Amino acid sequence: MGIVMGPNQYGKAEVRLVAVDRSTPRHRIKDLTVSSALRGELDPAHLTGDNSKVLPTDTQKNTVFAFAREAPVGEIEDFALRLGKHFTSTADGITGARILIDEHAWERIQVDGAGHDHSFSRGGDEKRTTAVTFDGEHAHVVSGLRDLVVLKSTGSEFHGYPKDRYTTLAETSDRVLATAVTARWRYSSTDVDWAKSFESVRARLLAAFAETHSYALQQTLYEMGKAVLHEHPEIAEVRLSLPNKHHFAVDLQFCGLDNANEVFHAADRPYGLIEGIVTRDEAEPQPAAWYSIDEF
Ligand SMILES: O=c1[nH]c(=O)c2[nH]c(=O)[nH]c2[nH]1
Repeated sequence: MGIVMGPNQYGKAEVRLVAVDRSTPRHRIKDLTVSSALRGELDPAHLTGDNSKVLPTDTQKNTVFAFAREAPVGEIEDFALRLGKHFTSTADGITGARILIDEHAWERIQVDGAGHDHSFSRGGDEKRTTAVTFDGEHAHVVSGLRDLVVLKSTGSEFHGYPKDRYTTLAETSDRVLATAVTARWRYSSTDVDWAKSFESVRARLLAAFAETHSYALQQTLYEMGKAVLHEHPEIAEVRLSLPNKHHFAVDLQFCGLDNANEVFHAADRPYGLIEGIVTRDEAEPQPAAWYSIDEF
């Protein structure tokens, strides 16, 4: 029985880059977490310790900072495309690259009703994301968002499920539905107005969550993905990972009180995890675009 080296990639994970655009007195901030991963002629490195094709992860990290200095960072998709193109076209033996970027939001501090020029507050946990993959000739762009926490206080039911001797869950025709949305969507080209597309997809996801009368989070997931594909011809598929953030109505009979769906215990774990891919039937699958992306 032989032993061989299988697929591999390597790079610098989670470079924390903050770039301040000081070109006008009204500063702008880009706060990013950037990970690079390279592939190519790396068997010798693994098999014999020959590092002649191993562009150090330290150099990869330096490149991220230098690129932010040499030109404005711009949209995360464009920054990732620039980095990926650089690594695959300049590093000897490197034929593939994956650049992951999470963008952390900052909002201007409001002073006397106006946004301050150079003072900011963190805009919550939500992150805008991109995963750009250079796969030989092609660049795939998968953009998305993480930790978009949403809740609806009615308009959600869950019943009709099979019961067995282990079932205790009561059927309900009115419950709280809450989740922290992770969504990633694959573009079919790189000729896209990234910021405009992102804002519109986010709005479609939120509207579908709000407007779907839900019989299960699975059904809401499909409606959210469908709403995006309906509005966005530039997107081929949407992948969603939706933790069901359970809200259990508390039984208050112990002190003689009823509870008409007003008082809940927000349990943080365990949680149901509902995941799925919504795709156009004519879309050609591109597994390389998704390789080793965390949730999928
Ligand atoms: O929307 C839901 N989907 C499930 O699959 C499920 N399972 C469960 O216990 N509660 C729920 N809710």
